[in-house]
Amino acid sequence: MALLEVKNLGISFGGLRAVNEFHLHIEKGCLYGLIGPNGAGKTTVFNLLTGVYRPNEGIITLDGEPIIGKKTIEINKAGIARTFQNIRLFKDLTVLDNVKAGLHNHCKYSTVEGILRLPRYFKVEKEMDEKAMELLKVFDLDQEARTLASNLPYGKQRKLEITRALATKPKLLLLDEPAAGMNPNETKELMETIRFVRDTFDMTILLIEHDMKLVSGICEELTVLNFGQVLAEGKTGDVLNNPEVIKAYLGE
Ligand SMILES: Nc1ncnc2c1ncn2[C@@H]1O[C@H](COP(=O)(O)OP(=O)(O)OP(=O)(O)O)[C@@H](O)[C@H]1O
Repeated sequence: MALLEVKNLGISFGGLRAVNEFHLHIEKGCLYGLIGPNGAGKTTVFNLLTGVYRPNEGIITLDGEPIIGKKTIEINKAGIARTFQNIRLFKDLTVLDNVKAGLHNHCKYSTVEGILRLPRYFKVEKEMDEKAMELLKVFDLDQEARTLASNLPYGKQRKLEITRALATKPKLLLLDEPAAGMNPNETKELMETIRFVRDTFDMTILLIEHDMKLVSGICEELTVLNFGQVLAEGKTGDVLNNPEVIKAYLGE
């Protein structure tokens, strides 16, 4: 069974049909790419998958469970986490607290226990500190745990955003243009990080990206979106050699 199954998804904004008859089938553990020209509807697809937008029609199931109609927070709890095109960290919080914010989705003390600072609050907070530090160590960010997120270099901010998303324990990780604004060295390191995340956490990853080196280097399968519709899909090599794809996108 596919981890993510999307059928006949569509949404209009006024007269603009942003996504039309869109489908996607992603197996567990796959590193999958969603590519297409500017304005093709890629981020809109992410917003539909994460409950930011409600589609006009279509079906989305995660691990067999329908998720349309759920709130963003519920979809995150069901197992979808994302990062953003423009990094959205809590810039005035420390690196550690950013990761703890991700862990809070599975927080095991009540609001009352938190406000009254009951013993359970301290116990759970300590556990979260330890878990966050473990994750930061995996990503070689533990030395910067007390640094403000805004003071990290750009490449590490991207890494921290991925770490925070993983803290929510997703089944599916969505990365929206992770290489945007990166220099070639940072992009190379990012590719290793993405592969590492997939292998270490047995993660399924769907990423939007314009950097074709990254796409051809790490994605096993691709869907090409054009004017909100699927133009091509399949194994990365086949899709990138498809004449229609070259004409509509790569040949630009
Ligand atoms: N909330 C909205 N209201 C109106 N139009 C929207 C909204 N969100 C997206 N659109 C429009 O839908 C279309 C698809 O936009 P989207 O951001 O999904 O494209 P994209 O493929 O992610 O582009 P890019 O590669 O430039 O990020 C665009 O024409 C955009 O202006």
